[in-house]
Amino acid sequence: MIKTEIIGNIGVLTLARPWVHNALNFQMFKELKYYLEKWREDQDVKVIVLTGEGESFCSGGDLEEFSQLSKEEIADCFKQIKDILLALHQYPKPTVAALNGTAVGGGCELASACDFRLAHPAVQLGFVQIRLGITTGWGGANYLFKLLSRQKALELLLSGERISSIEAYKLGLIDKIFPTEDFLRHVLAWCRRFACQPLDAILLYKQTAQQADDPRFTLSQKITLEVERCLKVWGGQLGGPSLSAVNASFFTKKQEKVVGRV
Ligand SMILES: CC[C@H](C(=O)O)C(=O)SCCNC(=O)CCNC(=O)[C@H](O)C(C)(C)COP(=O)(O)OP(=O)(O)OC[C@H]1O[C@@H](n2cnc3c(N)ncnc32)[C@H](O)[C@@H]1OP(=O)(O)O
Repeated sequence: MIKTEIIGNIGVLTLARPWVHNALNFQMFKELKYYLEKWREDQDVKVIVLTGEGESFCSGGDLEEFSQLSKEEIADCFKQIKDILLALHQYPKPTVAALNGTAVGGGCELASACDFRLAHPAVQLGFVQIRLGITTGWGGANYLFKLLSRQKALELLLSGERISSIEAYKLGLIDKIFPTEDFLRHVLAWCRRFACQPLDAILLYKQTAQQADDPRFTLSQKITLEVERCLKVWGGQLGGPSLSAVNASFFTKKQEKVVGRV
């Protein structure tokens, strides 16, 4: 129910239950967890893309399946799902929700847990939970409050209204709008700008990003750690290019330019 593919260092996870608009059942969460863990250490995967098959990105939790669970089972299920979304939010590699179509309910929670959200003009988004008499059950409101101002996030959550991707872009919820035609091709080209970079540097920037909003560190401590990270890659401690290799590459390029000028 989750299809996977690695395309040029980009791991693509496709929610594949299009007959129910990719409603997430428990089996899909298990698969999502499995692949996120598998790709965490995979040197070939530098960026993760989450997308959906068919006309929707995701219609949220599978209401059919969830309605058959007892209150205790639902509590256990939601606990496991919120842990998976948190792991996605804290993932060491960049994560991208490629909204190929409608995202509602838990579908918006899933997208909000990612680093980036890309969409096309026909996409609709809605934190519709309140219209079912419930609230976000997987941590999605907290991710939304990190992305939008308090009042804009509250407006979306309290109204349960669906908005277009263009409106969501204006709010800052969507980072980029691509044409509907060949949407995934545009997404992959956008992601390739990150995926072509050295993995060590990608991982270190993600660490710096995670730390940026961690209140346990002062700004001065965060900056010290940022500089230490740079020195690690500079010295080649992570298996990246060493100081001399960085210099060599710089001077080789410089020399090539000079030769080219003659
Ligand atoms: C569970 C908690 C969780 C959380 O956030 O914590 C949530 O996600 S709550 C929110 C749950 N999601 C919804 O309320 C969305 C429900 N679906 C829709 O609004 C629409 O289906 C939509 C907009 C996605 C597509 O509308 P459209 O008219 O194009 O299609 P249909 O409504 O006819 O749907 C076709 C088919 O899919 C089944 N379906 C859709 N969504 C779900 C779902 N979330 N769970 C289970 N099944 C779903 C729908 O019942 C139809 O089935 P069929 O047997 O063909 O009648």
